[in-house]
Amino acid sequence: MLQLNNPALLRRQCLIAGVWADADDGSTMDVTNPATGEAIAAVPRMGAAETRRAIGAAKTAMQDWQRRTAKERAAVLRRWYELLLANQDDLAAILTAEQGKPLAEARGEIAYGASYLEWFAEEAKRVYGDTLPGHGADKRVIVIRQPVGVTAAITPWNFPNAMIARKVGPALAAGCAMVLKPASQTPLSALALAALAVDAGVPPGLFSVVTGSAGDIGAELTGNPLVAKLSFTGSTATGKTLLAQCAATVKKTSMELGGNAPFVVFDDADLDAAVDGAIASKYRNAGQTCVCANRLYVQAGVYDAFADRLAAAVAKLKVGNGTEPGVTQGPLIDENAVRKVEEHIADAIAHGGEVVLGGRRHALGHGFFEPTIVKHANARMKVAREETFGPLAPLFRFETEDELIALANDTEFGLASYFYSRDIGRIWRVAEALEYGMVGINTGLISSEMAPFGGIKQSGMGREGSRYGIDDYLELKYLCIGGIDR
Ligand SMILES: NC(=O)C1=CN([C@@H]2O[C@H](COP(=O)(O)OP(=O)(O)OC[C@H]3O[C@@H](n4cnc5c(N)ncnc54)[C@H](OP(=O)(O)O)[C@@H]3O)[C@@H](O)[C@H]2O)C=CC1
Ligand SMILES: O=C(O)[C@H](O)CS(=O)(=O)O
Repeated sequence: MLQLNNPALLRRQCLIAGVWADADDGSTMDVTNPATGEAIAAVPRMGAAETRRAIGAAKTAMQDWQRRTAKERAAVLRRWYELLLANQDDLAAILTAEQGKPLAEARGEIAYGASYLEWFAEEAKRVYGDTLPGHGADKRVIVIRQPVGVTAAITPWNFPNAMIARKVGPALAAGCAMVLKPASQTPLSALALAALAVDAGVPPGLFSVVTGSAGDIGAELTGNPLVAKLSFTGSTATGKTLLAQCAATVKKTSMELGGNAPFVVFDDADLDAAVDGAIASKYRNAGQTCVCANRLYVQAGVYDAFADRLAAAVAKLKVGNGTEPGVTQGPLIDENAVRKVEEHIADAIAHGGEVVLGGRRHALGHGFFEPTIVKHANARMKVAREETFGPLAPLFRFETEDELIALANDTEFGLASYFYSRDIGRIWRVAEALEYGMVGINTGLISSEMAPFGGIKQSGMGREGSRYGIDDYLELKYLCIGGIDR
């Protein structure tokens, strides 16, 4: 049983149009702990009708919200930020219970999510327009930026707090409303976030959370003409489905999709720093992040040395229930996730790979899996083409810089990439040649509310965070004032 300082944060109803509600038909769905399989709570199984009401309430609430001054909107976001930090322990406990990550990582995620509310409370006050030279003596041209309208968000289970804050923060800062469908495996973090939104003074109806049938809720969010924009984080396959569904009403979309990050160690790298970066990038959240190193390319001259040092570091990772002190690897989210890792390992072995560490389900059972390293990885393996989304580090060997660039870019994904080198010429050549939205150079951790997070190719479109992140929630309007000469 969850022990919370503020039990009111464990919500079993959805926030719809400012009211905590059950599903219209009373149906519910269980939320289970991936470390133990135990049911934590049940939440409403809602559908199109409840979603439609939330959208209508959002449209109404936005009329007043967008007329408030930027400073007034900023004050509410700032208060929400402060409440997340004041309730960090409880929010982390809820997150670890439903998602599995170690408490230290969960606390870090709460701080990370809160930082987006803080950042966009500030950005709300910096939505500037333009005055442009008129195209005639009697003309004056002004560009203003206005909120895009009612927005929808669909978010994943791997960061059930931060991926929501990263969307609702800029949306409300810009003057928009938002209707959110969180992942069914981790809805409790979203509902706790909504409870604190109410306490922070987010007006009724401006932010609704609808849990339940992805297909029915998603169809309403993508098909309802009152929704101007959809922001999605999740798999590329689902992103394509949602993009297609948004086409009928030409909704604006922001897509943060799958990845296949190369992590490159050149022979001039600081190997200890590269090992630290590989651990941070590969094994954070048990490898369940879209920016995890998915392919590790090591130049031939340092391949064995890096492999040995990485194995020594990975051997120190502690697998266990995220609530236990010292645990650094929680369970994978579900059986499908475990099977995907097993499939990638079996395929790697079948194509000449050698498991030098781990390689099996952990003795703890449930979703637990041994942190794994495979040597002699090659382009014929599934790990070269597919996102593993688990604690598997396949080590590929390469000889030259040109060969590496071709290998690293040989994917339909383009989200994150990483490389370690201390040669300034190589750093510029490789950073410019990599076809990714983000490049970590001598670091394995790149995510920050202050930087533009996002990808290219089939990793998505749009940026979240930084001064660019609010643009996705604004429209430019051009005012042409004539008659100035009369
Ligand atoms: N880029 C990223 O950050 C992430 C990438 N992934 C990748 O996706 C793979 C599968 O993970 P998974 O959780 O299944 O990711 P999905 O993309 O299936 O789920 C992400 C979100 O989309 C919702 N969703 C799924 N299908 C639909 C639909 N037809 N209409 C509306 N909403 C929908 C889900 O709802 P519900 O939970 O109710 O199914 C969830 O809220 C992972 O193994 C990983 O490769 C996954 C998560 C995050
Ligand atoms: O979707 C994800 O996996 C997150 O965006 C990763 S991060 O922002 O926490 O790096």
